[in-house]
Formats: sequence, structure tokens, C-alpha cells
Amino acid sequence: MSVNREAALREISDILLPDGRTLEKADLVRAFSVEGDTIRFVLEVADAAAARALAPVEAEARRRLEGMPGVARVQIVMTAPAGKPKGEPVRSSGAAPSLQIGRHPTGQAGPQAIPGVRNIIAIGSGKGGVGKSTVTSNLAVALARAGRRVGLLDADIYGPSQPRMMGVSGRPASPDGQHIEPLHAHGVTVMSIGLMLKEGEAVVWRGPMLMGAMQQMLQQVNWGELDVLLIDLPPGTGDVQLSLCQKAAVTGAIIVSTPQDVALLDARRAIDMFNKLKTPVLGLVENMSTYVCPNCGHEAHLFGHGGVAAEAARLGLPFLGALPLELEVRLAGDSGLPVALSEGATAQAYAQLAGRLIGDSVA
Ligand SMILES: Nc1ncnc2c1ncn2[C@@H]1O[C@H](COP(=O)(O)OP(=O)(O)OP(=O)(O)O)[C@@H](O)[C@H]1O
Repeated sequence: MSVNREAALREISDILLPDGRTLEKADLVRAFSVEGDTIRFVLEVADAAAARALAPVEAEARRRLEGMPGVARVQIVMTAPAGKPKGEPVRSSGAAPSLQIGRHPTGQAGPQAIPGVRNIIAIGSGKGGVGKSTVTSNLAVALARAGRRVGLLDADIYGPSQPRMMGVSGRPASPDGQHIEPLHAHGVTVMSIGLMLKEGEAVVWRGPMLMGAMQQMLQQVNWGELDVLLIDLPPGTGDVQLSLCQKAAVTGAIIVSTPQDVALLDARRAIDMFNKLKTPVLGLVENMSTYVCPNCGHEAHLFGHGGVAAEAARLGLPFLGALPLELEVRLAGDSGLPVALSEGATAQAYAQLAGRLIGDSVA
């Protein structure tokens, strides 16, 4: 029997919090998803103390949901949003901000640092659909789990997927009409250009408008103090990449590719572009590297294997790691709970990648 999402949400809506509000009224539930017989969601809390106080609420929600017909598994994650004051959580105001995104760029002498942000890493790919956004969201979570202060800017204007992958929604607030308050999820400060635009708006923009919008995302978002800001770029070698490298002091770029020849060909173009823009390429990541059948354990290489490591060696660039092709990765991404939050082998691979960047002092 399939589980109805609305019914499941209703089931937990009247659970009482220690402060007397209901769970629904307190608006703490994020990324509620029903996938087959599994229910997943995030309980967003202000800090570790609030998480402890809400443990009975989590237990009650689990008890009620597990009691529903057709539910076999309930996964609840409590996350304390990064860098926000105790008390009222920072979240979407729901109201359209008075700040307009998309404008002609203002004059700027060369690439600028973002105040409070120590490193900026651009994540790019030559080809679309190779898992650049998946890698970015998981890397952000892995870095946060390693204790870094992490920001994630989704600059993929043609297909912003970070709101879904990180489980955030709504229009970020701009209380003063000058600055934008980012959102917070899984210990990461998140902003997506997609959250600020009307559907289809950016698709018709030309270079100058894109450049102005990028400038706003970099300089007018209240990023706070960050060890690293990851920027999820659109695929290819277009105006957004150009704007970013011209406007921001980018520490370096990471290129994501599958081992497939055609993806590698495009990855080479992306590397070439970063070289021309004088942005150091920190290394290459191979995504969808190996597929291990969950039933029989057979290992298959659907897109080839080792191609990215070989390409990195050929170009004299660091090979930063291989990430497996796994159903869990997609399901986790679709539900707003990146797989790097879990304890499995893929989460380990992301922890290693994060550790490497921290070791190299770029994150
Ligand atoms: N390692 C993986 N295992 C399984 N599924 C994956 C993996 N990496 C990515 N995916 C899935 O592949 C799809 C495309 O991934 P993603 O959106 O991250 O790619 P992208 O390169 O950012 O794409 P775009 O060019 O559209 O921005 C998504 O459904 C994602 O969940």
C-alpha cells in the first residue's frame, strides 16, 4: 500500500513541543518525503540543546509514522543550522524580497574577496548530468561534518537543484532590501539563485544580466564567517563561469566528470576555460565510477572506469577521488538528505574528499 504524504504529515502535525506549540505551528519539518515504504524528513533545530529537548518529539513522530499502514522505515535527521543565533530560526520569510535579482553589473576593479569567506571553490563540469550538484551538496555536508563553516551557492541558473538536494524552499528574506538572508540546512549555509527568480526568468538573460546577478549572489548575501564557499556552476563554459572568475577571488575549481569519453572531452574544455581565466584547477573527481549490485555484489562499470584518474595524470592535475554510482545517492538527493549525512561507504568517500581539501588548506 502506498503511503500518502499529506496523511503522514497530518499524523505528526499535532505533536506537542516542550514550549506548548504543535509541530505544525513551530514549522520545524523540512524535506518531508515518502519514497515507497520509507518516510524521511529533517527536524530543523536551533542548536544541540534544542535537539536534546526535541528528542521526545522525534520519538513520538517516529512511533506514529511507523504505526501507519504501509510504512516500513522512518528516517529523521535533526540538523542545527550553521551560524545562526539561538532562538528564532532563520528561514524563508515567504514574502517576496524587495531586493531585485538580475541587473547590470556595477563597476568593479578585478576579482574581489567576499568579506568573512576564506576560500571559494567552484565546482564545474563540462557536460550536464554528470553529478556536479550531487557532488557539491554532499561535499558541503561532509565538510560541515568535519567541523568546517561551509556555504553553498547554487549558481546553476538553468537547472538549480540545490533547494531539492539540500531540502530548502521558499524565497530567502531581504529585510533591508539590500542584503539577502541565506537559508540553512544540514550545517550548511545555502543560497540558490533559483529561489530568487521567477520561473524561466534567467533563461533569457544575456551576459551582463547574469554577471550582475552573480555579483549580487556573491556580495549581497549575508554569508557570515565561512571557511569555504562552494559554488555549484551550470555545466559548460558560459557567462556564469566567466562572471564568477572575473568578479570573485576564486581559490580554485574542482571538475566533476564521469569516466565516459564524451564527458571527459567536455571536462577538458572546462579545464581549459579555468586555465584561461587563471583560476587554479584543484583537481578532478570521478562520479558514477563503480556500480555495486546491492543484490549480488557484482561490480560493474557502466560509464567505464578509471578514465578520470588517467585524464588527471595526463594533465598533471590531482585526482581527488572516485564516487560510486548508487541508487541511495539519487534517493538521498531527491529527498533533501544528502547521502554524506549517513554512515555508509559513499559517505566515507565524501569524508575523504573533504579531508583532502582541508588538508590542502583550501577548505
Ligand atoms: N553517484 C551517483 N549515483 C547515483 N545517482 C547519481 C549519482 N550522481 C548523480 N546522480 C543522479 O544523477 C542525476 C543528475 O545529477 P546532478 O543533478 O547532480 O548532475 P549535474 O551534473 O549537476 O546536472 P546539471 O548539469 O543538470 O546541473 C540526479 O538525479 C542525481 O541524483
